[in-house]
Amino acid sequence: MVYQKYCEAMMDLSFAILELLAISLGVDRKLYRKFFEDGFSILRCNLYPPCQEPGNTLGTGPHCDSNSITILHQDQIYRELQVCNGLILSGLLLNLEAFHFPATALSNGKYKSCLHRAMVNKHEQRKSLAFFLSPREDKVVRPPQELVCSEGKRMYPDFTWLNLSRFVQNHYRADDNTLQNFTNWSQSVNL
Ligand SMILES: O=C(O)CCC(=O)C(=O)O
Ligand SMILES: [Fe+2]
Repeated sequence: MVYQKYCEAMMDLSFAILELLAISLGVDRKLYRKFFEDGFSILRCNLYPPCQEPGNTLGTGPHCDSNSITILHQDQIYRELQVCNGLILSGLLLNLEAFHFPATALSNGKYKSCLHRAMVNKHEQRKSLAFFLSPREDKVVRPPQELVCSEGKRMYPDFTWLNLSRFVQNHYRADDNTLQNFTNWSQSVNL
């Protein structure tokens, strides 16, 4: 019950963020919201135990999330998350890295996925709760025409979330080059 309520609240927050992103890009404000409405989301709890030699390891290595919006709820230990370019609001990280890959493509490259990693510390365990919003697997990711016109060209070809997530799982750890590598790979295998 608590789980369900939490997910509903995260969905509502995601949709509000999607509307703001649409407004910022000058496209129909409901456009992205509609795109994700029948999608699925994942809630993951990360646990980082204390580590005797924190300088020799990482809690989570540098990566970009491969879904669309991540809302990260952290416990009181904030300093371990290192983000290149995200927005932190008192313990909630809106990882607009987070306007991740499908979203990078949906915005025709205007919003970029950001790299982040989690460190560990010697004394305390740390927990975080990550909510990942993703589109339905077979939805075709394609930017609205007005963004293509304003950029003058398509940055990425059409793809489905299923193909992108398979690529990330099987071929390549997600980082800021993933979408370009996925594009090259999908063209080489004629997806
Ligand atoms: O625990 C954190 O601070 C980061 C977790 C994270 O990046 C992830 O779950 O993708
Ligand atoms: Fe992440």
